[in-house]
Amino acid sequence: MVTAYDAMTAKVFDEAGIPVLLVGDSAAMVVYGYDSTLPVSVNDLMPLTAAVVRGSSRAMVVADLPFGSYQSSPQQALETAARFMKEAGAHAVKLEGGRRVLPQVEALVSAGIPVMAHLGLTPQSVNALGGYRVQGRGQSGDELMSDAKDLEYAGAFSVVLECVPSELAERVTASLSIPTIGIGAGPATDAQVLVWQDLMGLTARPAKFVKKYFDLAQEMDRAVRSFADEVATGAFPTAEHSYH
Ligand SMILES: Nc1nc(=O)c2c([nH]1)NC[C@@H]1CN(c3ccc(C(=O)N[C@@H](CCC(=O)O)C(=O)O)cc3)CN21
Ligand SMILES: CC(C)C(=O)C(=O)O
Ligand SMILES: [Mg+2]
Repeated sequence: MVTAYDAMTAKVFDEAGIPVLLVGDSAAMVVYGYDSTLPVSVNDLMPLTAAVVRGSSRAMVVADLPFGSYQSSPQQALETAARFMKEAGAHAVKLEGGRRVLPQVEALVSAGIPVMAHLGLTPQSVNALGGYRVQGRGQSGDELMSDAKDLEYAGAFSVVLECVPSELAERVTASLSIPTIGIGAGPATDAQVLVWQDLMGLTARPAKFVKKYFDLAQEMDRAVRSFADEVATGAFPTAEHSYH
């Protein structure tokens, strides 16, 4: 799974055979420039989700439900998820949390909405967690395991495990029949997810779990400087890029 927030990026990943595209609430940070995921709203994410759906044809498009759009009640969760499915064309939704969101998961699943769960470092709770820290060390690992089992029982079709020790992710993966999708959770999960700007090298200070597969920031810097230089010197445009 890879994140996507626009049609052209979604098309590249879809055609490369990435099976699941996540329109993450990480858009708050990588698209909108906030310093956490908390400020982003349903109205901010809806057009990005619609663009990713239009840009892809094979991938499952998962819409991340933003902070405050599902926690109040199962009814609120259903209203929000229905908007992402009806107005943006999402195929599934993702929400953060364990036991405290089980009623929401059950309501969505009952309504025919596939639900991806998210445990471990749940960034919408960064203020309660005290920062972006590894979760599930020691006894809280057993709580995470029981949350994962409860989410599976409630009908979630998969679960993201973010920033947890590899050994815990391996135990959870072995204990569930639904797939686990890791980010900073080691090699034993069934799948992996990264934010695309992280794996492409656009993010200034990526987390330890990020592997940089490209240096997009450097390549873009080089290209835009060439454009500016050629405009300044008159080397661009020539007849080749002009109409007569
Ligand atoms: N660009 C981007 N990539 C992401 O993966 C991502 C976002 N944004 N925004 C939403 C959340 C926030 N995420 C984060 C942000 C920071 C760390 C981080 O700095 N982690 C520490 C771990 C410290 C410890 O050992 O406990 C690190 O140094 O990697 C982790 C996940 C993951 N998500
Ligand atoms: C990093 C993934 C799992 C996410 O929730 C997001 O991009 O918002
Ligand atoms: Mg998210």
